[in-house]
Amino acid sequence: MDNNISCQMKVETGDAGYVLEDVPHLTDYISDLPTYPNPLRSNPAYSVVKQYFVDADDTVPQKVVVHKDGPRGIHFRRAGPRQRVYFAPDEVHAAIVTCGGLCPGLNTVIREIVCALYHMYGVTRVLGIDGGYRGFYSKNTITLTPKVVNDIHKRGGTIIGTSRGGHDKPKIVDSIQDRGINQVYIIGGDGTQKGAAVIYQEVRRRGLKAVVAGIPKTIDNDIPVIDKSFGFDTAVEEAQRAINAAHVEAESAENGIGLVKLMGRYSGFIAMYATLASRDVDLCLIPESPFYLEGEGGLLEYVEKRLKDNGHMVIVVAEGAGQELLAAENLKTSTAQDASGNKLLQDVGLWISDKIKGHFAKIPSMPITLKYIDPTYMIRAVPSNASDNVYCTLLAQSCVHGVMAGYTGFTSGLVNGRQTYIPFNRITEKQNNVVITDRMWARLLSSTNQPSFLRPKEVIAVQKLERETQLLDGDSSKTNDI
Ligand SMILES: Nc1ncnc2c1ncn2[C@@H]1O[C@H](COP(=O)(O)OP(=O)(O)O)[C@@H](O)[C@H]1O
Ligand SMILES: O=P(O)(O)OC[C@H]1O[C@](O)(COP(=O)(O)O)[C@@H](O)[C@@H]1O
Ligand SMILES: [Mg+2]
Repeated sequence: MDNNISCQMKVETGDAGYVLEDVPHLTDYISDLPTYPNPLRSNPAYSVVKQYFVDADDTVPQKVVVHKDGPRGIHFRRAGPRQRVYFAPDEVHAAIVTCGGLCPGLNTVIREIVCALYHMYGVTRVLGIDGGYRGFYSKNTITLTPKVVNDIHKRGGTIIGTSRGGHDKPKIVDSIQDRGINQVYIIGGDGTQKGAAVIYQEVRRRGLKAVVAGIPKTIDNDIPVIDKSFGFDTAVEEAQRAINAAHVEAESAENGIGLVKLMGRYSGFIAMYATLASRDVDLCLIPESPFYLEGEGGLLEYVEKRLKDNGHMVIVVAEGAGQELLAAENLKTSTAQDASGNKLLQDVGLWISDKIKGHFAKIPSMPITLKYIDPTYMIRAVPSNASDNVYCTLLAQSCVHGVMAGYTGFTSGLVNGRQTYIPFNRITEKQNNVVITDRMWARLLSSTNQPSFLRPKEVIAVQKLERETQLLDGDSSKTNDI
């Protein structure tokens, strides 16, 4: 057993600039592990499928847009069942935990992990950890069987509970070790995946035959590398209801303004996609795109112009937009945090409402009616829609296949439409943000007709920063640059 861990990335290179960013495997630190034929070989549902097992050398490119003479670039290991597995069914003791904020589809992922373990691999011991990371050491576990999880995909939330904070590495790994858990499925966002990486390192340091795998959950779509996160489509769809209501209210009043605040702490994807989908939105504000209120080219001037032209308007604002303006106005930066250390934001929706009302109060010839709609929690508390349900199923099954095959320290994720295993480091090293110099944001600007609020000098600075970031990681975020 090699207790001298290297948490370096496992990187392999090949011809024409091919790079495989591989994931760790149990055999990297435990030698002479027995293997078993994959039970799926004799499962009638799969034995008829040609090439059901994934070739050990199959990998998926991170970038699909390449130049003729450019390098092949970074690849990830393709997910799927392997011919041989590293766990006998009766040896497996699996645990599932959900952490961080809610997201549509959490219950579907839980359901499908349980069903894949039971029905594909003959596993019969699966535990739910109650209430996030702290549940490992402060609560009783919940027994999960296909019967218990049968209908849960029709409900929002997570049946095993979630929480922020409470990540105590020694206590969590002691609990894993004491309970004899040897497969840990961790469903959560950027914070959760950082916590999972720490657990994986400690499990490995102790030399335990226990696999740690993540499934990325984020309603904000702020996790890098993956195409998009589960529940995102559902959230965008649900946001349409709020935007429709705002539009109806605005249209029915003289100088009516409908203002909708959507989630998005640092990444404005929900606001951007909800705006693009709706076509009723005249102004979309996201954290990545700075704006200003007063003066020529400012937000208030645009609102005034829009009302004069159209008689009504709809504004969508992501909760993290304009936080620097609010901080500057309060003459202090708020240091308040939630239990996980995420900054608590000030209510940008209320702030913009006040600013707009204050502005038009000074123009008696233009009385306005402003309705502020805050559907924040409604868009994430709903069950996942049909396409997210399918996506959750694939993510969960892929994760189970990887775990049974002995891979560890990975997050299961969709890259260019293919299921892959991505090393934790790649998932946690940076955040996925809307790139405001990419085509998607340009499409939004042309759909709403809003000004970009960037002065030419700022455009050049943003472009330079984004070029440097892309050169560093060789990636252009896919949700931006379709
Ligand atoms: N850097 C970190 N190291 C270890 N654990 C972390 C880290 N950041 C967050 N966590 C833990 O991950 C869990 C979820 O994090 P949070 O930021 O609330 O949600 P999300 O995972 O959805 O981003 C919390 O229990 C938190 O304590
Ligand atoms: O009120 P809560 O539960 O802390 O959640 C609010 C936050 O959750 C989020 O949806 C993101 O949550 P995660 O980081 O857990 O995915 C943000 O958009 C929002 O600021
Ligand atoms: Mg987060």
